[in-house]
Amino acid sequence: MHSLVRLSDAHVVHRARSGGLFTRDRVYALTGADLTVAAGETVGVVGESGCGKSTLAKVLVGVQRPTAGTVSLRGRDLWAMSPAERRTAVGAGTGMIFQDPSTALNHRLTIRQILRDPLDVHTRGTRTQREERVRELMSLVGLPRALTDALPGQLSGGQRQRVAIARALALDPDLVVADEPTSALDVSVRAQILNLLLDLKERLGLALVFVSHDIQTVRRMSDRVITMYLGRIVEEAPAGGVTDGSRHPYTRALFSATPGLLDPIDPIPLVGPVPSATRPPSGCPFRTRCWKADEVCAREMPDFTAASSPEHRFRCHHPVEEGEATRDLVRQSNLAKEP
Ligand SMILES: Nc1ncnc2c1ncn2[C@@H]1O[C@H](COP(=O)(O)OP(=O)(O)OP(=O)(O)O)[C@@H](O)[C@H]1O
Repeated sequence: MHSLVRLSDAHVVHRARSGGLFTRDRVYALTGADLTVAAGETVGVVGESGCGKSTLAKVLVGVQRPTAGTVSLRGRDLWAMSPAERRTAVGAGTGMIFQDPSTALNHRLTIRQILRDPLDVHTRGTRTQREERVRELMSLVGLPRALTDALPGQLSGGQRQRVAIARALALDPDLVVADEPTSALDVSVRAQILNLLLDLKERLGLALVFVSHDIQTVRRMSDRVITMYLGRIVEEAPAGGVTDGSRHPYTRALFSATPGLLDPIDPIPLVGPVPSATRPPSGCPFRTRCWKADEVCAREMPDFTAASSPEHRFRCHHPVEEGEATRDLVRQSNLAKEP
């Protein structure tokens, strides 16, 4: 398949916010990420809060410059381009939808102005053609024409997210990254927005990167699921078999805690908090919470191992085996840890 965007060994390191202006503490938000997104596919990204999902999303659409590593958009190194070239490449090729449309939209601009802005900045067509495109975009996302001159504050949350989606599509990108696009919305409108995204993806042949805490939704939306832990991609698996087919203990634990799965697996408690991203553990970052960890895990970060299908790979020294009695092993390990 044709690769749209590719991350190679991408790292993002921030100065820690909590340590004050002169802190030497660093936050390892993204570490050694390799990922390819192909035309037309949907990649879901899951993981606990703070594991680097948003950072990965922002790196993919050129909003965040990686501290090290490369981002290639249609085969061209994004950060080797001049700023003007990069703006054009990112603006025309990618769109981003954020979590909260209330903060993502400028409240002083009308819907028409919000949707025209990217068309004006990238001088797309004549004035008349841009007006026509605004109408087209509104109908694409199911917004009534009567709202053209409304302000975001006059719209419902769902309508505002429709505007944000239309804006992301304004320049006809082939990659859209949606970072928790429904988590700020009422439960009643979430399904409508997800269905709209799926419908647009089909109609426009978009590639979609979908970041969410909601594992059920990620599974429903995605072709492939990426699991992240403490800034690292630890598993990549086809969405269909990710519950009972996952090999990384962390993916297993995450999915086992998801209520209402059609294919539930033995519940595996995630013991203890996620370690600090300022001082990640040596070796495998999940080892401090893993029931299978031993001294090898403390020493070495495992490389990716290919699983049974080419789309499935994981980073673990002691992956979960098929038919493994996970529940008993976890119980034994937790008993052993008790004082
Ligand atoms: N600008 C920044 N300065 C310092 N630390 C940051 C900055 N942006 C993100 N971080 C830290 O980087 C890590 C990864 O953050 P990120 O927002 O990518 O995680 P996330 O998985 O999207 O979390 P959530 O699900 O809560 O949105 C976190 O520890 C976060 O606190």
